Amino acid sequence: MSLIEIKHLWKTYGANVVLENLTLSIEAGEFCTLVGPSGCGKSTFLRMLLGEESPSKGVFLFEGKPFPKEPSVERGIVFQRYSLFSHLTVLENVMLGIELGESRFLGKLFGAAIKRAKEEAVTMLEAVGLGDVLHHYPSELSGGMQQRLSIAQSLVKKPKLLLLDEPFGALDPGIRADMHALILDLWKKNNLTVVMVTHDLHEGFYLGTRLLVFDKVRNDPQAPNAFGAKITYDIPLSREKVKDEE
Ligand SMILES: Nc1ncnc2c1ncn2[C@@H]1O[C@H](COP(=O)(O)OP(=O)(O)OP(=O)(O)O)[C@@H](O)[C@H]1O
Repeated sequence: MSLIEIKHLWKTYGANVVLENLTLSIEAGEFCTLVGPSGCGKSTFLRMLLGEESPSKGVFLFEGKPFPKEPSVERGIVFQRYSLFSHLTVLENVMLGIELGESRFLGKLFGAAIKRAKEEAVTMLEAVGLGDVLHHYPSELSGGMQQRLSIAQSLVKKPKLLLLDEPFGALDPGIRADMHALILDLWKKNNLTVVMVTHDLHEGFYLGTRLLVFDKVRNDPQAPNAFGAKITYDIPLSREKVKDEE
C-alpha cells in the first residue's frame, strides 16, 4: 500500500480551477521535490496534504484511508517564514510542539511527562545543531538557526510525512548547503517521507528521489482560471549520482 494515493484529484476555488485531475501515489520513504511556475497550486497541494484544505473532487488517501480533514501529528510542515514564538526560548518552542501534540485540550504536560518532553526536545535540538543555544530566544538566532528550530519543532512530533514549503528560500547559499545536508540526514535517520516545494530546480534535483513538475498544459487567454495545473513531469532521481556532482 502506498503512503499517499491520489486519483483524479481536482481543486477549485469558485470558478478558479487550481489543480486538474492529478493522479499519483507516493511510497513511504520517498523524498519528492515539487517545482512549477508561481501560482500553479504547489502550496495548495501541500496544504491539502497537511489537512488545511480538502480536495474538491477525487480520491485522496493517506495509508489507505481518506485524508484526515484536520492537521495531525502524523504530518508536519516547515514554511519559508519561520513559525516560532518570539517570547519562548529555543527549548520552550520545541517543548510546546510536544505539549500541543500530546495534550490537545489542556496544552500542558505535568510531572514525568514534562521531563520526558524536555529530554525529547533536547535530543531533537542537538540533532539539528542547536544544542548550545537551548535558552536563547528566536530573535538571537540567525535565519539558518531559526529554520533549524522550525524543523526541530516539526520533527519532535515524529511525523510520518514532512511537508516543506520553500524552507530554504530565504537563506544564503552557504547556509542552504548546510541545510541540505541536515535535511537529508534527518530524512534518513527518521525514516521520513518528504514532500518539498522549491523554486530552485537545482535544489529539487539535488535533494529529491523524485521530481514532480506542476504546470498548466491548457491556457485560455479569455478565461485564465478555467484550467488548472497538472503533473507534467514525474522524474525518478538517483540521489547518489546527483550527490557526486555537487
Ligand atoms: N484560500 C484560497 N482561496 C481562494 N483562492 C486561493 C486560495 N488559496 C490559493 N488560492 C489560489 O490558488 C492558486 C494557487 O495558489 P498557490 O499559492 O497554491 O500557488 P503556488 O504554486 O504555491 O504559488 P507560489 O509559487 O507563488 O507560492 C492561486 O490562483 C491562488 O490565488
